[in-house]
Amino acid sequence: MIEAVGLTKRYGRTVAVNELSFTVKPGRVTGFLGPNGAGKSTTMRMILGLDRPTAGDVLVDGRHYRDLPRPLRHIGALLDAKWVHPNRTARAHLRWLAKSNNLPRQRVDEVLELVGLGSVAHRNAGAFSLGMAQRLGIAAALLGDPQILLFDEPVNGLDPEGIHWIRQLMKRLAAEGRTVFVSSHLLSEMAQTADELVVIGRGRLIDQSSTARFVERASGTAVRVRSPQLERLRTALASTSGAGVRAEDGALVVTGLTSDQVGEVAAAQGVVLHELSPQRGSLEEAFIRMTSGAVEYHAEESGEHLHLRGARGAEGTEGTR
Ligand SMILES: Nc1ncnc2c1ncn2[C@@H]1O[C@H](COP(=O)(O)OP(=O)(O)OP(=O)(O)O)[C@@H](O)[C@H]1O
Repeated sequence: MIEAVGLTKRYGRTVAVNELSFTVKPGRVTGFLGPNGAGKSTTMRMILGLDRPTAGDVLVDGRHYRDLPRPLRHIGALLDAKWVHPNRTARAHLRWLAKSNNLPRQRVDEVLELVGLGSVAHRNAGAFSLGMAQRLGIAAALLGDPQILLFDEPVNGLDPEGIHWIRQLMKRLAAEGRTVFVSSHLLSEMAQTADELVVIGRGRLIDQSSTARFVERASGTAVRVRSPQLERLRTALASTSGAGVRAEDGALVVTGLTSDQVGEVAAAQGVVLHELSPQRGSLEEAFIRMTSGAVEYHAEESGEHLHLRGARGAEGTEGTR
């Protein structure tokens, strides 16, 4: 379990994370979603004790990361896949990590097999492709067999096979009862992987809920209905309080009512239905709707120039890293 309470991080005048509170529970994949610069990496670094919060707190299984005796046994993380000594072999890199956390040497070969790097374990990690480096980073995260796993943009730069592999791995880890917290800007990816979402924008919490509820709340649901007595149905629906009705391709699209309610209105009027189908918005739509206004920089077409509008008022400049 990860618990953040009022977590805040300022870099000079930049507020990277702003009074963020959320909980990441075991047994499910929790997606950490937000536009570029929203503060996802900063939050993950604070969870791992790599950055000190300016205010607030974040605990891992009720403790600060720095108080965990052998941290890799509690929490494993993939933050930057290229964080390896370039002249070390994959095996040597993992052995060094294992030693620093008092982990058994044989665990190194186990995790190398687990991530599919067994046959290249003797090769220098510096020469690895991005996909191989991601796998090595995941092997390092799994080394201590931790109950909590953090992955920062794990599918970045991966081919479809690699993406599929990581997706299955995360689901398996969650099914084993582990806490899996994964950031991504690939919304469709999250829709397929995450059970729960923590959504942030400009360092602030926008929403924490199940993926399905987030989409439903953010995009709203509509019900498509077809009938040979369309006009009669339209009149009945339009007079139902809270309903919005519009015609579309010989059908009606109803908002503000569930499909059960639409069916009941039709039955009460003795109207025959040929279709009654709930329409669900995509996660992309929901995300854009929920985070609009929280996007740090908007690309805008202006004449022939594409320029960046800084939400903090600084045109075209990005915060100093
Ligand atoms: N070390 C730093 N010094 C100054 N500003 C920083 C530093 N690290 C991050 N920031 C700023 O804090 C904000 C949040 O950055 P962060 O990298 O956490 O966002 P993110 O959600 O991970 O973004 P992305 O998806 O682009 O990686 C940004 O405005 C960034 O420029």
